[in-house]
Parts: sequence; C-alpha cells; structure tokens
Amino acid sequence: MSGLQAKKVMLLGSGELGKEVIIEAQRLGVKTVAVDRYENAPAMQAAHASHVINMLDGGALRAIVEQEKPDYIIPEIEAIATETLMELEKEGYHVVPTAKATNLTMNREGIRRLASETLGLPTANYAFADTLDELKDAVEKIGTPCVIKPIMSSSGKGQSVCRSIDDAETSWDAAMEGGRAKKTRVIVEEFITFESEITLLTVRSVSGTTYCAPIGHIQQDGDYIESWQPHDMTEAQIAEAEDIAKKITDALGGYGLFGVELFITPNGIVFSEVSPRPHDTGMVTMVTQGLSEFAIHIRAILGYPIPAIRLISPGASRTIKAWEEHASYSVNGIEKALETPDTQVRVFGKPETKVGRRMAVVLNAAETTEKARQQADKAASYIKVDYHF
Ligand SMILES: Nc1ncnc2c1ncn2[C@@H]1O[C@H](COP(=O)(O)OP(=O)(O)OP(=O)(O)O)[C@@H](O)[C@H]1O
Ligand SMILES: NCC(=O)N[C@@H]1O[C@H](COP(=O)([O-])[O-])[C@@H](O)[C@H]1O
Ligand SMILES: [Mg+2]
Repeated sequence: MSGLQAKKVMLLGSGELGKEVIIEAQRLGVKTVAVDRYENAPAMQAAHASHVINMLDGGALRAIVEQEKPDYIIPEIEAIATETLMELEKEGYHVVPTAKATNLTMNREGIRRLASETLGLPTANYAFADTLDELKDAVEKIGTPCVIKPIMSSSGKGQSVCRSIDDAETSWDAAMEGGRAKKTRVIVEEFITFESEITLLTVRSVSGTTYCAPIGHIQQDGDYIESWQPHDMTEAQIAEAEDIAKKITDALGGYGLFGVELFITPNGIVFSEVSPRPHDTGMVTMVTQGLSEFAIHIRAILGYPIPAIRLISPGASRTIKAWEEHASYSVNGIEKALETPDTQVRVFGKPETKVGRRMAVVLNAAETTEKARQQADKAASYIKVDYHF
C-alpha cells in the first residue's frame, strides 16, 4: 500500500459492520484506519492501521484525527463525541454522511424531535426523563405498555418494556446499566403494536436518492435475530415508506447509506429511527444484492455513481450470539451449517464473548424469502459458540 497515493478513511467504531466497510473500501484502493474502544476489534483485523481510544472523549478523538488526517471520517457506532465531529467538520474534515446527521442520530432525542416536531413524520408518542421521578411522570403521560430506552444506546442495550407503573424503577435501572454513555436521560415511547417492522436502506449519492428492497426483521430484547429481503409489502406501503425515508434522509444530508427503521401498522407506516450508516439487519444484502449495503456506503461516500441496485435473490440472515462472558471461545459447527445450499457464514472475530453479544451471522439465498429463512435457521442451528475455560 505504501507507494499508492490514495484517499484515506477513518472508521470510528470497528465492529462487524465496519469490517465489511473496510473490505469494500480496500477493494476500491482506499487506505483504511480503524478506531474503537478495544483492541483487535473486527474491522481492525482487516484495516491498514488501527487505534484504540475512548471515542466519547472529544480530546482523544481530535488527537487521532489530527494525527491521521483522513479524507473521510466514517462513524460506525452510536457512542462517539459528536460535538467534536461537528467542530472537525467546520475545520474542513469530511464527516460521513454529515456531522449533523451523526450528532442528531447519536441521541434518540435529536432524531425523534427532528422526525416528529420538525418534519411531522408519524412516530410513537414520546416523553423524556432525567430522574426516576420524571420517568414515573412520563410513564403516566404516555401510558402502559411503553418502551423505555437510554437516549444513547444501540442493539437494544438498556431497553425494556414497562407494563405498569410498578415496572418504572426496574426499567430505570436497566437503562442506567445499558446506556453507552454515562448520560442518565431516557426516552419513554408509546408501545406500537405493529404487523411487521422493516429497514428501508436508503442511499444518497451523486446518482440521487435510491432505495433497496425492504428488509423485514425480527427483534428479541431490542436486538435483531433474523432479517430477510424482500419483505412483502403493497406498492402503496412501499411508496409511503420511501416518502418517509426521503424526508428524513434529506434532512440529514450528505452522501452514504442510511437504515431507515419503520413499523408497519394497520393505520400506516410509523417512523422509528434511522442509522446514517449500514444497518445490522442489512447484512442480508451480502447474499441478496449485487452491491451489498457496505459496498454501496463506500461508493456513495467516495462520490462514485450508483446507477442501479440489483436484488439478485431473496435471502435471509440469522444471528449467532454468545450467552456467557469469556475471553477464550470458538465458533463451531460451520462445516455442518455449510451443507445447506447457498449458505454463507461471517464470523466477526470479536476478541471475547459477552452475554447476548453477536459473534457471527448466517446468510442464505433461496427462491423465496420463506425458504431462505428456513434454511438460514437450519444452518444457524448447527453453529455453536463454545467457551474455553
Ligand atoms: N415504541 C416501540 N413500540 C414497539 N416496539 C418497539 C418500540 N421501540 C422499539 N421497539 C422494538 O425494539 C427494537 C429495538 O428498538 P430500537 O431500534 O429503538 O433500539 P436500538 O437500541 O436503537 O436498536 P438498533 O441499534 O439495533 O437499531 C425495535 O426494532 C422494535 O422491535
Ligand atoms: N445495532 C447496531 C449494530 O449492530 N452495530 C454493530 O455492532 C458493533 C458493536 O458490537 P459489540 O457491542 O458486540 O462490540 C458495532 O461496532 C457495529 O458494527
Ligand atoms: Mg433500531
């Protein structure tokens, strides 16, 4: 790489999603630097260079950016000092898709107020609370059941369903435990009884705004366990979903791929949240699309055209999680899993397991999403995380 004069990207957050972004960037001859809060993170294992810093520490973040001078800063996780990204953007650094998008989406309050109060998009009713007493008032106001989440968290961490006012304290404690940043504020959301939920991958690039086929998914404890593409929707539902996605992504701006999370209800489509970056449920695109969500993200960022996104086959993904905390583990059963036709496995290579941590994903392509879901499920059933004592 040393002689090649190339653009340099810096990834802030180096998990399984970032690892694929790094691989796609390298395929286009881009230099890659991976940053995260711990050593040997998945994307670091693929990047040209890496750094371990506390990304919530603005000073540490600035120091590493000034040292590496990347052409593009690509946030990958929901725990970054985004105020520093706003300053760096003003100083001329390019934050993907924009520092404003990162700042607003890093915090559930920012994106929710933008979607509901500024853009008038349909969302669950919501309220915010900074103390247990305020939380009890918010639960009274929103009604039960309701969903309580730290304002800065992801993959369902610290999230709980509050079924009666008596649950408020347990939910408060869960949110304080699970938030990514040491902020105590929580959001209380009306519980939406949806028929299904989707991620609409939306791309803003030099070629305009385009959408991938909708991805259906199932979540357990606020974290995804299964996704498939395409999700069955009427033309009218797709048009409604794309309209919401266009409004929210236009408001965030910049070039890149966004994961717009939507609930499908009998009364219409409800906006939930948006990631200004590839989405975990979108890992399925590694077997369904000609360009995966990761390839699309990097192409869009670099200003390259994305004239078409082709769905090549229906497909499904199934996550493999660890259920114990260990510094030494192995992922077994891959040989048996791969006996199922059109199956692929991605082992992320995280250095240690944690309770509920996603360690790998199984992908399957088939003639129908139903068959792909069944096959992904079957293949995944053979894969086990074993712990070494
Ligand atoms: N208001 C709600 N009503 C009903 N279900 C909800 C509500 N909010 C969240 N959920 C359920 O919990 C899941 C996770 O919620 P949300 O996306 O807000 O959390 P997250 O921590 O940001 O997760 P991720 O980072 O994986 O997107 C949703 O996909 C949905 O299944
Ligand atoms: N829903 C967001 C999401 O899936 N993000 C992905 O999980 C990683 C963190 O995993 P970890 O908590 O196991 O380190 C992040 O770095 C990102 O790749
Ligand atoms: Mg979500």
